[in-house]
Amino acid sequence: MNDRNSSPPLGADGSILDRIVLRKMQEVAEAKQLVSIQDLEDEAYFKRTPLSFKEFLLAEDRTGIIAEFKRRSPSKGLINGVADVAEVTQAYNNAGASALSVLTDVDFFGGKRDDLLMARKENDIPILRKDFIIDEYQILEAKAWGADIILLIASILTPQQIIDFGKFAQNLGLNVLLEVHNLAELERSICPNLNAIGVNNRNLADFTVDIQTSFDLVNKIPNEFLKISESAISDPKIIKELKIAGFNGFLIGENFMKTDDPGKAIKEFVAEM
Ligand SMILES: O=C(O)c1ccccc1NCC(=O)[C@H](O)[C@H](O)COP(=O)(O)O
Repeated sequence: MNDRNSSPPLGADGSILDRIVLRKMQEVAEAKQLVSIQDLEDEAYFKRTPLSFKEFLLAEDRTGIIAEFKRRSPSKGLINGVADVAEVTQAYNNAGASALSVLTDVDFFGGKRDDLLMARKENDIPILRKDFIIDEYQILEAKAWGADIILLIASILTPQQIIDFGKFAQNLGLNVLLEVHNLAELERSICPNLNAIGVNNRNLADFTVDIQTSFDLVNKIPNEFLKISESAISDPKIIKELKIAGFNGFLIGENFMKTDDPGKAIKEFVAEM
C-alpha cells in the first residue's frame, strides 16, 4: 500500500536535485515577502483561461513536440547564452510545436519569469512553466505569468503533495504534467488530478540518459493520461518509434537550443520526422 505522506528521497546525498529544492524553498519564501497572493490574483493573465494541452498535442496540424527554451542546465552548463526568447519561441510555434516549455528557474537554468511572460505575449499555443514546484504559491505564479501547464516532479514530491498540487492547479484551469523516471515513482505518484505523465529519460540524480526508459514505462501509464517522452531526444527518427509505442508528446530542449539557430534546428528536425 502506498503511504501518501511518505517523504520523497530528498536531502540524503547533497545531489543536484537536493540543492535545487533547497534553493527553491528560499526563493519561494523570498517571493512571498515581495508579492502577495492577492497581487498574483490581480495580474491580467490570472483571469485568462488556459489552453488545452490535450487539444494541441493531438491536433493533426501539430507535431507533438514540446519545444523548450533552455539557456543552461546542471548537466551541460551553458547551452545558449544569446538566444532571444520571443524569436525562438515564435520559430518553435511556426515549425509546428504543440506546446512550449519555458524554464523559469534562475540559478540552475538561467531562466526567468520574464521569459515566460514574453513567450506568452508572442504565442497562442500552450506553455509549460518548467520549474521545480514545491509550493502552491508557484502554481499561482504560473497562472499569473500566463502558463497553461505546470510540472510536478515525482522525485521531489510526496504522493500527497502531488494529489494536492494537481487538484489546486486543475481548479485554476491549469493542465498538470507529472514527471517520473522509473516504475516506483509512477506507481506511488499516479492519481486522478493529472492530465499528462512524462517519462524523463534523464536520471536527475546522476544525469545519465537512456531513451529506453520511455519504452520500458509507456505501457505502465494508464491510457487516460497523455504520454510524454522527455529529454535526450536528438534523432528525428526516434519520434516515429515513440509514437508507435504510445507517446503523444516529445519534450525537446538541448537539441535545438545548442545550435546557433534553434528555429532552423526544429524545422529541420520536423522535416525528418
Ligand atoms: O537538464 C538537466 O541537466 C537537468 C538537471 C537537473 C534537473 C532537471 C534537468 N533537466 C530538466 C529536463 O527535464 C529537460 O530540460 C527537458 O526534459 C529537456 O531535455 P533535453 O531535451 O535533454 O534538453
